[in-house]
Amino acid sequence: MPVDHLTESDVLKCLKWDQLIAKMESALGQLADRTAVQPVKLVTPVPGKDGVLLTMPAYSRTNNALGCKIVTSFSKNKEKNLPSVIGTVMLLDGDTGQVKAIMEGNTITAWRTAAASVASTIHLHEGKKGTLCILGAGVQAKSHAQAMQHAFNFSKVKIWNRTQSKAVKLCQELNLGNVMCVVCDSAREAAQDADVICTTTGADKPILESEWVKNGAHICAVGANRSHHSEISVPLHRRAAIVVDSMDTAKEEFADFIQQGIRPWGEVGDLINGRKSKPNAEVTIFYSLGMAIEDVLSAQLIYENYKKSS
Ligand SMILES: NC(=O)c1ccc[n+]([C@@H]2O[C@H](COP(=O)([O-])OP(=O)(O)OC[C@H]3O[C@@H](n4cnc5c(N)ncnc54)[C@H](O)[C@@H]3O)[C@@H](O)[C@H]2O)c1
Ligand SMILES: O=C(O)[C@@H]1CCCCN1
Repeated sequence: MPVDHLTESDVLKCLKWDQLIAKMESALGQLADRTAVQPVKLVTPVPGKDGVLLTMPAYSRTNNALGCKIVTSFSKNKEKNLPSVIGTVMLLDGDTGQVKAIMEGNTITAWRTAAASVASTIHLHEGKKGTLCILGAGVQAKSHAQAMQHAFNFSKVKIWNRTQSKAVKLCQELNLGNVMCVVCDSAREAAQDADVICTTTGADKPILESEWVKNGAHICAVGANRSHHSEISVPLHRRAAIVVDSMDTAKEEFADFIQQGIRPWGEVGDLINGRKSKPNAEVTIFYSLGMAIEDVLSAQLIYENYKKSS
């Protein structure tokens, strides 16, 4: 069986936000109804390099989609002008296990994570989508701003980043037209009054405090610093209903918080599947731990679009 190799540009041509957001809703729903087969990701630390290798396999019974992402996260890569998260996705034949395609995975990771955050926002955030806050100005910050604007068309986007010049550059790149894009001097200024907040940094200490977040806000917590998630303060965790992509993964990757008595409310897929209704809380947090089934269903979608166009 010939193996197709899809470059970044091939992948980009085959991605459309509406299709991908619907696919991520399906992926999260399949996790919740346990039709997706997804072992918790295997974490291989790379000692002394501040790096980690993640192996992420999954199978969708619903879509007969089988695959695996291999992704690394090396926090010092920026010094070498390289992305900090580098991935490759392998799509396999669900009937035979043969390799169908190998795809550039950085773009898939950027897009599918943002699409999953949008899916969480559809199901967890009611009311007006006036102001979007993005904390961070890297790859995930950009894809989140793009996906959120595509889905909800916020009237104002506020961005804060540790290095302000990168936030300025991101505002320019987003090219939001009539929408106001404001670069903020502090995370506090960016978060105050925001309806939806996306935390997309590699911070190893909290960058978002409870007092800055208004009632009714929804937070998409995306940044994962190797083995732990630390962008959000403990009081904010305690105030919010924490909704995860996978409880099985949360037991491993959210363990530090669970030990402190902070328990996830449940999986966003149960809302998508209509098995539960929205939690009653001042603030909701979607904790995006990052799911292999998201990568595999994205890869299948991309491959179908690729085959149609070639
Ligand atoms: N949940 C998921 O599925 C998922 C998927 C991909 C990446 N991630 C995580 O999202 C985060 C961002 O990934 P990316 O690809 O956009 O990386 P990136 O390197 O492109 O961007 C990182 C951003 O974090 C900021 N930052 C780094 N350290 C910081 C600190 N100590 N305090 C404040 N800001 C800091 C940088 O200024 C930059 O804006 C990482 O933690 C990554 O592991 C999560
Ligand atoms: O789900 C993912 O793809 C990411 C990769 C980087 C670290 C966090 N999880």
